[in-house]
Amino acid sequence: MSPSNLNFELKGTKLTMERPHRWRLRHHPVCRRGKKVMIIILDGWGEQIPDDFNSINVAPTPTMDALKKTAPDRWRLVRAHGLSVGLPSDEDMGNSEVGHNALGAGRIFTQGAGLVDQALATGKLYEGAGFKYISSAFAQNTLHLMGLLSDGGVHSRLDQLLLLMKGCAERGAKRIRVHILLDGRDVAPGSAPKYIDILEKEFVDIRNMGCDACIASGGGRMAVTMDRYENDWGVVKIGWDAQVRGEAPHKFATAMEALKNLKEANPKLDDQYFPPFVIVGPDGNAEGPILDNDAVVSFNFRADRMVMAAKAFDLEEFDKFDRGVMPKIKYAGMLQYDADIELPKHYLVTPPLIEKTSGEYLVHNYVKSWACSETVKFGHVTFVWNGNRSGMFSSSLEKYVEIPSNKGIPFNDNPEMKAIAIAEKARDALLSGKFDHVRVNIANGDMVGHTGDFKATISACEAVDRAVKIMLDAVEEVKGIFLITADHGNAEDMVKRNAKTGEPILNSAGEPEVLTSHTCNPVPCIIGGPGLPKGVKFRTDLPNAGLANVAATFINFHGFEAPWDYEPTLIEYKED
Ligand SMILES: O=C(O)[C@@H](CO)OP(=O)(O)O
Ligand SMILES: [Mn+2]
Ligand SMILES: [Mn+2]
Repeated sequence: MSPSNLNFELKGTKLTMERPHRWRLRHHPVCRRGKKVMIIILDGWGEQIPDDFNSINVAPTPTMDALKKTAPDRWRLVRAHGLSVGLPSDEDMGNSEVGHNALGAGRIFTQGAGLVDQALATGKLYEGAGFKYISSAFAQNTLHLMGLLSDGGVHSRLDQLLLLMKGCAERGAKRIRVHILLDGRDVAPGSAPKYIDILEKEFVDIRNMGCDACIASGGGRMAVTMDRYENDWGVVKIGWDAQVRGEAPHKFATAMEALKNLKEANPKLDDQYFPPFVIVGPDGNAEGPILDNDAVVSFNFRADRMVMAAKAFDLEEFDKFDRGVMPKIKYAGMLQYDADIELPKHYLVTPPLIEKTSGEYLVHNYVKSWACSETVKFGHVTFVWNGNRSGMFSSSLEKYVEIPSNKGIPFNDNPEMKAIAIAEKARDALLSGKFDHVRVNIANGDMVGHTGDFKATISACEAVDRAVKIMLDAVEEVKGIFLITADHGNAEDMVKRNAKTGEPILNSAGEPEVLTSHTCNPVPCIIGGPGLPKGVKFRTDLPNAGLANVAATFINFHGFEAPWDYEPTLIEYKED
């Protein structure tokens, strides 16, 4: 990241001066103001060897294939994972939050995962006001920890949960109840028992420290609690009933028993879709309903899928579902999930402060923007794009359009999702002449890729390609410029691979093991359109460029030099 201050020396003394900040951007020497610019984010669309397990390769994608032929001048790859997007290491796959943050902000910020790691390693987490708030319940009441149980590193991490549990027990927690959400989306389907086993083993140590600890409830992340962008409050409600009231249709003595029985009853059940269950003691009573004066921490660091639950736990006024008798709890998030609305009021780790994003610059420079996606990705291209900021910068210069996602249909049953509807709306927005900047997220590659259903993901990719064609035709018509990229990989790889050979790993039945997660692959970045000045092409001196380099690039397309502290633009100008 570029330094935010000017450092200099005066008579041997080191001084730091804050750079004056200006919103007005300088004019670009080559790209003229006033061009219509279309930004297309293909969610979960990475680049990977074109074999039979790459659904993008198998799907008919004539539009995207034709664009690839413009490499290297107008088609290149950019990094979308690990350090390039502010994650702790290059072993970390990309995800929508860090990807859209980087795309919208044009800089790389240390993200929630790394901030929590640091706060735990330094012990700062235990010194903050958030921890003081929850720890006042430790001596007399129960501490509830609720969140995603895996080491996927997208929303949460198991090692952080274990450290937090231990840290709380060391600091006086007498009773801990963990409300687990099964993953199978950022990690292998069917891997939930592995994580439960690790957690149960940790409980032994915790109990030896004089703290009574066990799992209290559970369920799959897509069915219980972790809905987002208000797609389905029913998902949060069934989580609430299990976690707070100790009520669920399924009751078991242990989480392992829950998994075994529910899987036997429905062998096709994936971890992500497990129904809610409650753990009960020998007397049949729930092990850990949430009661008056208890402390509750949601240990996910990522915001989007915890905002709705945080509202239910934190807000006094709440009308999204009937919470029943609301216990008087002390609730904190691992992070604050929405700083603008101070949700939640208490949190253990301060989130990254992502300011001066491209959206705000465009508004200050009178560029009119229009952004759209369907519900399941709507916040990605608005809230996350704007640095996790609710609302718009200017209601007169911006318009955000949400297309309702299908409800109650598995994504693999309708792999087209709303791709064509989004594309048509974007086309109309561009042709209306009212907007200079039209930005969309097309969700299919990611949402269908996560189901692990190969055939459906192929259809998803085909739909994405058709949607791209509709939008590019509109760019052609208005003589505009387009930039297509993705936030991370997913659909391009549907199998687990041997890290050395790249060959698919086979399961005991001799079939390739399904990969439902994102990947560490780079993603394409493609520019073009009749409005792109002749001689503008990708520069070749940034081989390791990543998503954070994209904002400077499209700011250029709008006719401006990028802000001085943004990652460098991907383009250069060469006369033929
Ligand atoms: O569905 C999600 O929450 C994540 C995967 O955990 O996907 P994405 O980052 O693409 O939103
Ligand atoms: Mn994504
Ligand atoms: Mn995803």
